Amino acid sequence: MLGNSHSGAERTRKQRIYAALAVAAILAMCMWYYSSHKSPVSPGGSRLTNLVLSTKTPYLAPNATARSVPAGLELIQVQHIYRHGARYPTLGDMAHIKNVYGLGGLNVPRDWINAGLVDGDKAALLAEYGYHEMKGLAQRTLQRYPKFLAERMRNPELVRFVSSEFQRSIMSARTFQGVVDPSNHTRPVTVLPLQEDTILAMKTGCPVWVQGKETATLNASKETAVFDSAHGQKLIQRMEGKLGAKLTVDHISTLYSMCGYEVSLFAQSGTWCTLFDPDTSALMELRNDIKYSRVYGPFGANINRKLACALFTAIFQDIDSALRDPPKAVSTFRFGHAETIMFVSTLLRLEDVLGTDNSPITGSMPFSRAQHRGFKTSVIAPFSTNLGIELYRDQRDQPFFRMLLNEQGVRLPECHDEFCSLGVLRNKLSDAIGCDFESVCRISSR
Ligand SMILES: O=P(O)(O)O[C@H]1[C@H](OP(=O)(O)O)[C@@H](OP(=O)(O)O)[C@H](O)[C@@H](O)[C@H]1OP(=O)(O)O
Repeated sequence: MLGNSHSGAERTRKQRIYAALAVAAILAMCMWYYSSHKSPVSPGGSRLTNLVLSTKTPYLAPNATARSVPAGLELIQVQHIYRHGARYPTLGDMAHIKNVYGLGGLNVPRDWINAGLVDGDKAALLAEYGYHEMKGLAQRTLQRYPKFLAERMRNPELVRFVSSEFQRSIMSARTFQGVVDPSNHTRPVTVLPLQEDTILAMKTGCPVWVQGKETATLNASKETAVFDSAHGQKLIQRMEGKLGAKLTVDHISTLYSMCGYEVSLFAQSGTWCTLFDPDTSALMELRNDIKYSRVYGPFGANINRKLACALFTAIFQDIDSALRDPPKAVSTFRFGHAETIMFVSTLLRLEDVLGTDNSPITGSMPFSRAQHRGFKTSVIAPFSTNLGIELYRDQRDQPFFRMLLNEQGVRLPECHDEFCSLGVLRNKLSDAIGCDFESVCRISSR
């Protein structure tokens, strides 16, 4: 009996071990499935993918807060410029996406065909995650300037919100304002009529830039052709093998933007993004930056380095009135577009701060060198990208500034520290401040 009972007890012990092992195996499989299929959802929060997504990159809250203000500096004014939050594709982009959806032989799971990306009624509108991004930015702004904003907003004239005349910017501004000023002390968002807008949607009102865009786009397409001859075949082989359809590199560029929209609008990285690995995404961003760096950036017409001059003139008008009467300083939050920030970055030559290799981005640029370029749209122009200028005075009443790019301090090459004498910035922008935008943009008759 003992033997039997012993063997019975042994059998029971083994059965319990096997059962425990089976449960552990099932748990492990569930955890694997979740980790490989989870669509990380955090609006404007944690990293959604390890891909770089050019101007379709979702806004990622910084890992750390900006440095605290050194003792002896008193904050007088803040001026921030934003691109709107994540938006639906423009009609132009939707046409490209429809073209991909209609490719013969396209062999993808049904749930990859997302009607939300081709719904004309939503074209270019601010998306739900765009609202979330703005709310997160506003909450962190309140945390960065807790007393300052509360005190200033007691006088509704001292904190302003300004937007370009596009729904995506207006709704970004109103969403941001609603969080920063829940008691509605401040005035309604000031919307700049497009025809008069020289500081946010400035490109449309600048004939020299519009005329130059054709040349910039032509130059970009020549360099893109060089890029495609170097990388296109490999990209096409990779993607055709996965999709089962005949593709061009332009199709792959659309697939890349679809990945960006899926992540930014739906926090979904398990569809079109599975076609890209980090290096391929960086290669596609490089292809985009050949264009953006010429149309809006440092490697296009000289006008690109001037188009933010009216904006900086307005910023310095506000800075100078703040220095004349600090308690009456007006702080302004301005909401525009990707090119608003790209023109600002180009005028400030931020590419020199953000990268170590700032030769013109060409189609034959080695990928290893390209990774060190300062002009990267996923850094400078993601959705909700923002640039801030904080104005301080020290105990001897000397003015200082700090520049923030996407909520992180930026030290200009001319400064020893990110908290820097205002005279350095004024001197750096001396050609821009006080510009006559109309004459800068006028096409000369000669
Ligand atoms: O994501 P980007 O900077 O390319 O977006 C552009 C728009 O270009 P698109 O998305 O269509 O490639 C551009 O639209 P377009 O119809 O003028 O080409 C728009 O004018 C420009 O402001 C950017 O849009 P944003 O998202 O408002 O920055």
